[in-house]
Amino acid sequence: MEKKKANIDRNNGVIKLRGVEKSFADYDVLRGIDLDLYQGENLVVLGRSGTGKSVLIKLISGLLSPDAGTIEVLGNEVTTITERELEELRIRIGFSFQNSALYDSMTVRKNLEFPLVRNRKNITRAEIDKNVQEVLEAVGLSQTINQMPAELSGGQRKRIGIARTLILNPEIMLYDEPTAGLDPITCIEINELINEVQERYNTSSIIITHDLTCAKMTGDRIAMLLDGQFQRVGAFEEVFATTDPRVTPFYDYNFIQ
Ligand SMILES: Nc1ncnc2c1ncn2[C@@H]1O[C@H](COP(=O)(O)OP(=O)(O)OP(=O)(O)O)[C@@H](O)[C@H]1O
Repeated sequence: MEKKKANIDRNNGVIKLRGVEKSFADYDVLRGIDLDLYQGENLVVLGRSGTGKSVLIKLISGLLSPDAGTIEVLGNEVTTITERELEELRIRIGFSFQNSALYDSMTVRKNLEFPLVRNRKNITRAEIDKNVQEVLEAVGLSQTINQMPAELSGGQRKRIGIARTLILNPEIMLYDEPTAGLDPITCIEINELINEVQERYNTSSIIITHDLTCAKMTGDRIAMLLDGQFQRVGAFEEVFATTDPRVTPFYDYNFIQ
């Protein structure tokens, strides 16, 4: 289950956060975080519930503004660009959210066509069909094209959700708890898919998870949020080579129980 070495360009940062702070009322969630995501890298973000992982994703996608610091995404300073530029930037990012529900009343094909028709104004019917077939093949579910979401398993729905983001050829993928609620075998399949996406589409990804098997299988680097900062960043083994009582329970819970 070791992660295969990826083709990462460490001279090319696709996301760069510096000194980012974010508070709500009197709760300082992020207390000056620095983070780099490099081209081609899978970066796993770990942290307890409520440590600000979702806030981090919202800051990166411009849905929230930081109180301080800079957030550069694909060469754009998210804190200062216009709403229109932000919309264009978001098209270059694939969001795979836990509840990124498919449209229940639409077939798999229609679900996949939806982002294309909305975002690629002059696309032809033939191009749409080709793109749909390509992403379905990439997630290994070509046979489901005419099925309704209700007919799919949880793992298959997750795959179609990922296919729906891939159809716009994102440069960055943001996965929020990709394995939550799935059985262990399906979890492993989703982890493998995340790695296949990295390889095939040359994406750079942030993967938010509590699942250390997911972290180990998909992460080229792990960044652990502790008390509002990334205090442990590195390879899986490095991050957990500690007796820090804020860190060891994660490992023990996942691997020893
Ligand atoms: N819009 C908001 N207004 C007020 N407080 C917020 C808002 N968004 C997040 N918070 C608070 O910020 C903290 C971090 O929330 P966040 O959702 O980022 O946690 P998380 O690390 O993603 O947790 P989980 O693993 O449970 O999803 C929480 O205490 C939450 O209540």
